[in-house]
Amino acid sequence: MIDMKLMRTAKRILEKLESHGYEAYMVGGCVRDFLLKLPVQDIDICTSARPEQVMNMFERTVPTGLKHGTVTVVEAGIPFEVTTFRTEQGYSDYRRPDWVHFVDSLRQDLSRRDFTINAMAMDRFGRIYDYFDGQRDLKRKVIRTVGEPEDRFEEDALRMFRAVHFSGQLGFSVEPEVLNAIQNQRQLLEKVARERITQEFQKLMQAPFVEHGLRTLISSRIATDIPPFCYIQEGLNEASRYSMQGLTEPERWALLLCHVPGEHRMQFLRGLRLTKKFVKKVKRLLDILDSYESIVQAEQIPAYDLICLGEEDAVSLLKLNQLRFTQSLDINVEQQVKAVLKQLPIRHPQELCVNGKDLQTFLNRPPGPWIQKALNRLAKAVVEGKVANDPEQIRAYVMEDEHDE
Ligand SMILES: Nc1ccn([C@@H]2O[C@H](COP(=O)(O)OP(=O)(O)OP(=O)(O)O)[C@@H](O)[C@H]2O)c(=O)n1
Repeated sequence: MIDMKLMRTAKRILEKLESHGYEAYMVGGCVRDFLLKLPVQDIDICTSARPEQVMNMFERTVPTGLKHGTVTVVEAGIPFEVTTFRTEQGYSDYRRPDWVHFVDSLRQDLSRRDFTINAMAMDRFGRIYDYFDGQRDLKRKVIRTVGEPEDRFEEDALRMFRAVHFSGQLGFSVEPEVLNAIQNQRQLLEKVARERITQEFQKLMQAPFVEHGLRTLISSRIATDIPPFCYIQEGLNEASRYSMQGLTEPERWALLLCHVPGEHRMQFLRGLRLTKKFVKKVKRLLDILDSYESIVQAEQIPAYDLICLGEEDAVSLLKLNQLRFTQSLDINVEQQVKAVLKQLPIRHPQELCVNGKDLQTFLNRPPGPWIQKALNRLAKAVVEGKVANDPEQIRAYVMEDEHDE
């Protein structure tokens, strides 16, 4: 599965670089995904040309990382990262090389990469350059470092988390020797910026084999004592037992965190660099799960609660509870919620045909917090069939209601 325009355009760039006497290849994740017949989102290119030569050769370029040899070439509206063959040295912060050396050989460039499955190149004729048995590891479904795992992880500690992410992305296992190195060197992750760790964890949570990746995270021992993962140990153990296939990303996070005690949930979420909007969504789902523990069918949700939850959150609640309590997910959940909502006179409290001003007029009362309370009570009465959603009938009902109080 490859976007033909993307591939054609990449080949044009390779051809141009070659026509100027340089070597050029597609490299890294795109070759891995191409060989696995997975969708290829973007194509990285490596070349023997130096950044200034690349910049002179193409019309639209952006100097995105000149120091590290990277120029973004924009062709047919598509950006391609074109990086000069390089080796890296001196990783005093365990994150970025202190300096890079431009080199002339593809093999040297591939030898500095993290995993064998990420260290392959492909030329414009589709020939594969695989010096570290990446293709064999793709067949064996293993994640193995190029060279000694200890060295690779000392260079960039994030690679330990990348191994976990790729195991969830591809459903691969981490080679025992590599897993052993992660267990021994996991403390180095504390030196990595939380933004980078967050990105890898998010990729893991979106991955097709997320449960497998979560099990790898457990066996890596990263969650044993590395913050913020040490706060979600119970969640990892529980959530990795479910199939998360049919869940959205916030639902997956909620399933992971609903097994974690309250204060640890917050420590975990605060320990990552997530958007406020995402955290709010996950927290809302967690609150809903805590409030409706045993509900697994749309009909079991009280009518007024259903319209307050809304369709999206009601569907999430049922999916998550079905997984937790029945171990299987009914694929018709959405239709069931829709069907129940359709039978109700209103599907949202705001569909009430009177507003706060009307209530003030009916009762001749000054504005105040009573209005919202009264509107909620009314919405409840309407969905429960005690009064029709009709201004006159509501007026009579409200007056009577006031007498009763
Ligand atoms: N810490 C890192 C990060 C990246 N790479 C190399 O740089 C390539 C590109 O990295 P990146 O875009 O982060 O990952 P991809 O492998 O392309 O995977 P994906 O984009 O699918 O996450 C990787 O394939 C790998 O060869 C590396 O060696 N060490």
